[in-house]
Amino acid sequence: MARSLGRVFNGFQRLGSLSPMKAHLSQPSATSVAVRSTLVRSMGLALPSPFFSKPRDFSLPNSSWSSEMKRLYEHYNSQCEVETEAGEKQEGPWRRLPSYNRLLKYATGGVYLSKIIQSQARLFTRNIKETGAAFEYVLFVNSEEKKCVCIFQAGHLLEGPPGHVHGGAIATMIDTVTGTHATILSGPVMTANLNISYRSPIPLGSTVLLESTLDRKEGRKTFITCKVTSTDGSKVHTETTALFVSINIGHLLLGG
Ligand SMILES: CCCCCCCCCCCCCCCC(=O)SCCNC(=O)CCNC(=O)[C@H](O)C(C)(C)COP(=O)(O)OP(=O)(O)OC[C@H]1O[C@@H](n2cnc3c(N)ncnc32)[C@H](O)[C@@H]1OP(=O)(O)O
Repeated sequence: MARSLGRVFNGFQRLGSLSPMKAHLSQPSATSVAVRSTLVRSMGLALPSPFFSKPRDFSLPNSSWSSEMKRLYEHYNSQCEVETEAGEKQEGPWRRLPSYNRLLKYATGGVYLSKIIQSQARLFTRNIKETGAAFEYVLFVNSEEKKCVCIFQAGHLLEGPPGHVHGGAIATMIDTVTGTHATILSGPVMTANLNISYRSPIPLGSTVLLESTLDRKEGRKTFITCKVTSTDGSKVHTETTALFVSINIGHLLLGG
């Protein structure tokens, strides 16, 4: 159990720093297969091993994505790796975050822990098999600017007011994006407060942008703001302030 907890904690920590991850991987003495798989999966790379089935990365384009969703994906994805004047490839300002439906099993490598806690648990936003029906989204993070953007396409199962997206589904996405961003900035956190102003409805099927920005950190508290807009930025759908409180991961295991 203690080892599993360690893996989870490592997974959270490594989200925040890609370069140390790579250094870690290149050291031959660098620990067990399980830890290596944690690192590799956190980085979104394939692990050539017969012992792991390859999990689906939900953040990759699929046939349900609109042309606007694909265009924005390409826009940010093309800035994940840039070419220097000498023609060498290097990390760009943005990084795509892979996304799996079993957080403990795939993102942290905590295979055993995920069985102990809830073998049937699935990430809320990634548990509908039909592509395009509900939450289609991809997140990119910019560590330098302490920003995170999410391109979100809302499917027909997310209806609230006729023809428009349910406010709870919008809140879910805001919590997901700001919560992921806060985790990258501060390690394990829980949402303490979400304050959402709904300014204009989001049509079902449309693609919108969520932009999450670090406001400030105070001790265990991470304050984040988030705006949901149309993809050209001309229409504001929601404005949010969010507070995340850092927790010891044992807080979750002991039932809060
Ligand atoms: C490799 C891994 C990848 C992971 C990458 C992520 C990918 C995965 C994607 C999924 C992402 C989904 C993200 C969802 C995130 C949730 O949805 S979390 C679920 C919803 N939230 C909850 O259930 C939280 C329930 N509440 C609690 O458990 C506890 O109240 C809390 C929030 C942990 C705080 O409790 P506590 O640790 O005892 O802290 P406490 O001493 O009370 O307060 C600490 C400070 O915060 C302040 N505070 C606490 N609560 C509040 C409040 N509500 N309002 C204002 N101030 C507050 C206190 O006043 C205090 O301030 P200071 O005195 O220090 O100035």
